[in-house]
Amino acid sequence: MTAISVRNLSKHFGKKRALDNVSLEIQRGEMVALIGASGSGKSTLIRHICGLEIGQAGQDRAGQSRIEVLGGAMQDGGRLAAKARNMRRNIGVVFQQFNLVGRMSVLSNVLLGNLGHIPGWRGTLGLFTAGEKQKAREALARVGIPEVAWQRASTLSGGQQQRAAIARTLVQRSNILLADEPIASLDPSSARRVMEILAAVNRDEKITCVVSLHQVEYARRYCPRTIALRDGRIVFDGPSSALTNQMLVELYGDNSEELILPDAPMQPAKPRRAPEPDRVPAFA
Ligand SMILES: Nc1ncnc2c1ncn2[C@@H]1O[C@H](COP(=O)(O)OP(=O)(O)OP(=O)(O)O)[C@@H](O)[C@H]1O
Repeated sequence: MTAISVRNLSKHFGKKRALDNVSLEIQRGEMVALIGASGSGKSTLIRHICGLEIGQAGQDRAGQSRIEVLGGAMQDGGRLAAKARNMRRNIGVVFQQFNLVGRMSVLSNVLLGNLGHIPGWRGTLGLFTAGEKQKAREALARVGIPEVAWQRASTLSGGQQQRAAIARTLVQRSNILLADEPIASLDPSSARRVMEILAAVNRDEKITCVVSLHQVEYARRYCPRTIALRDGRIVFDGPSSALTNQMLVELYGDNSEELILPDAPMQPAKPRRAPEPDRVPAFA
């Protein structure tokens, strides 16, 4: 079943064409990297898929623009679908930063994943059931940080914050996880840990993951498929292992430097199976 379908999507910001007639399909259970140099349109595409931006109507070019998520229209012909708000429940989003409410405890932040599933008044008053709290603790354990549940979110390291944000998407019970540069500001070991957790969540919970990344090495290691954008257009869509450094140089010229780690080999390494996270039980 198709998880995400994007057809003829273009987006202009003033004279800037951020997305140029993008079409793609992502099947349920896939783990896909979105790569591209700075300004290539990765965040803009992710924001459209989760209904935070509306594309151009699209009739001027190939056809009417449309985004479907799990078979339902999220936007069509430059209009947000009436059901978009409901559909967002099914989409967990992790951003590069500003993921958590810093003054709240980590557990409270994770509990916010319940908001789409409970009456508004309960969410406003922060009234969560014992069962919901238990699930939130399990989610924190799943991402390997059960011990920080009662800390203020602002005291967490960058990697821990991203892991807590992933835990919140588990509580949300989303079928799709969109991660917009989740490792951009992390040190290499925290970045690997976050990618391992995303890969484990994709593998074990069968959550479809789309991860935008700056460095292609992470795409090759953790994502079987890569979609590469340049100036708002898809310039590669295929197995990550096929995306050699040489190909990146051909696609991006000088800008390829920001996509290739300085000590990366010219040929991609064999993709590795992501190790198990700290704690084993899959989140139910
Ligand atoms: N709200 C906005 N208003 C004006 N221009 C925008 C807006 N959002 C994005 N853009 C422009 O659209 C283009 C694509 O931006 P986008 O953030 O999607 O790129 P990106 O690939 O995610 O880049 P980065 O890796 O630096 O985050 C850029 O030229 C950017 O300046």
